[in-house]
Amino acid sequence: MDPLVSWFQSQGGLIDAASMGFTEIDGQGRAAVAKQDLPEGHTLFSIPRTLTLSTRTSSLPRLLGDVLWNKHELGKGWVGLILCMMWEEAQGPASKWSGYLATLPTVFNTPMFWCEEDTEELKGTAVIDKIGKEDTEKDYHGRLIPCLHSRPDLFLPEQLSSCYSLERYHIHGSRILSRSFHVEKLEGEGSDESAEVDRDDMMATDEAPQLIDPDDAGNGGDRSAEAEDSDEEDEEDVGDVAMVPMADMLNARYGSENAKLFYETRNLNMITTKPIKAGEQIWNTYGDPPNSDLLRRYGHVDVIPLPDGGEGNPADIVEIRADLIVDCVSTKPEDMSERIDWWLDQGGDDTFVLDTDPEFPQDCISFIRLLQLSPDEWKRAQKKEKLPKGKMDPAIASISFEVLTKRLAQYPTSIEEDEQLLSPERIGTLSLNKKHAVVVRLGEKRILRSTLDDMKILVQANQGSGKRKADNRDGRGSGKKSKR
Ligand SMILES: C[S@@+](CC[C@H](N)C(=O)[O-])C[C@H]1O[C@@H](n2cnc3c(N)ncnc32)[C@H](O)[C@@H]1O
Repeated sequence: MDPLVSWFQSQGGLIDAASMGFTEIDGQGRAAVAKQDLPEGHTLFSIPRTLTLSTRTSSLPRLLGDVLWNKHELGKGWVGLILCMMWEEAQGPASKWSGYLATLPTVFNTPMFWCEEDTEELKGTAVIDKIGKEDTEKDYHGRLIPCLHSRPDLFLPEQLSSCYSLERYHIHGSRILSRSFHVEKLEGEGSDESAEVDRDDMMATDEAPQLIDPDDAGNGGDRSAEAEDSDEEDEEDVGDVAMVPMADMLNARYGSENAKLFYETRNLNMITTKPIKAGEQIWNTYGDPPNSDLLRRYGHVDVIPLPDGGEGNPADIVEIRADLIVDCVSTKPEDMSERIDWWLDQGGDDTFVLDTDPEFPQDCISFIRLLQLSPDEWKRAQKKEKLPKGKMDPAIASISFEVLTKRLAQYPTSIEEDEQLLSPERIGTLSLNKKHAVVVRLGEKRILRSTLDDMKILVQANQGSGKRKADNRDGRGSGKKSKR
């Protein structure tokens, strides 16, 4: 029998082995598959909350004590959970999770593990600035290592190079990034009174947990230390970040979800949300992120048929940094710093997002307008504390056109070159990393191209009407008589 299934059952997990099983799918790793036709609402497996692995359920935080836990800031980001996973693994069979940890992947296709040459292929995409390898390694050396040395009784010196190495740190971090769930604390859980709480009296929520968003949890890979500090209040409780054995065996694909994890008082239940035919894959959802995020967190991309006849990920987006816009609007970007600070103070973002929606983002228009205000208008806007409206006009359209053109030029290759690379004749010659990088950058570029095409029509229409107006004004016209 599958070692994961037998471990799971030995720890009190329930699985309907007649209705589902696991198989290896080329390019997807292990996948859950229906063994028979399943109706909607069928419970596939049930995980005791006590079997989830988090800083709440591991006994390490208690053994280490609050003083050291706080001194090494282990409650911030994912360092504490990574340490718990390292320590549990170091306990061998004495750890409740040893059977589970032994089945988790050690090799990942995420850009965190790419060589420089492959990473270069992502130039221009939203991935490149978010890999965060340096920040992650800073956390390892600055927080985890000092903690290890402070308790040689817990972190045995002879295990440091095997269980607590930087390589293992990256592996556990990537396991969290691609497999963890957000599991909120139950009322009374983890406190001395927990045993007295009548759990059956508590409201069971049927809200499905999400695979967690590392942007919220901050694994040190996504944010600089400063960004983490400034957003501290918004950060989720890192104790809610949990590894959920068995639930993390389900793959996901855009729009394909047919099963979901539901919170119950004692258990987390994986339940079908649609009928599933025998032989079909059982899919969870990772929240349908764009390919840039899928690649960064999970190491794969979604390529499915698109409404326009092409293929790609319908959730793709392109990020445009505010500084590119400032460069297009002003010849002296430094003169804009007061307006930019005010924009940020008013809750504006430093990055704008284009998606497949043909509408140009209103916040981006508002930002361009702000940069273009005359000194008097700028004073008035500050006094009223009111950002300019996100309404398109000819001047904004031509600036947007320039912004989009410059944004597209940030990718070293053209759309046509990328399409060639993904053509049936060439695709087989690409490495997996290169193929993924091309899919990500092509998806982004297509959004830019289509927005540029729309903007071009707008600019040309305005130039046309501007020219007609000018022609009428100077009375010379084009030399052609207009037909009436
Ligand atoms: C939560 S785990 C799912 C189980 C995983 N396949 C395994 O073998 O353990 C997430 C990982 O599964 C893989 N995966 C999930 N959905 C996929 C898909 N649609 N295409 C390719 N790989 C996928 C990716 O490697 C991802 O990091």
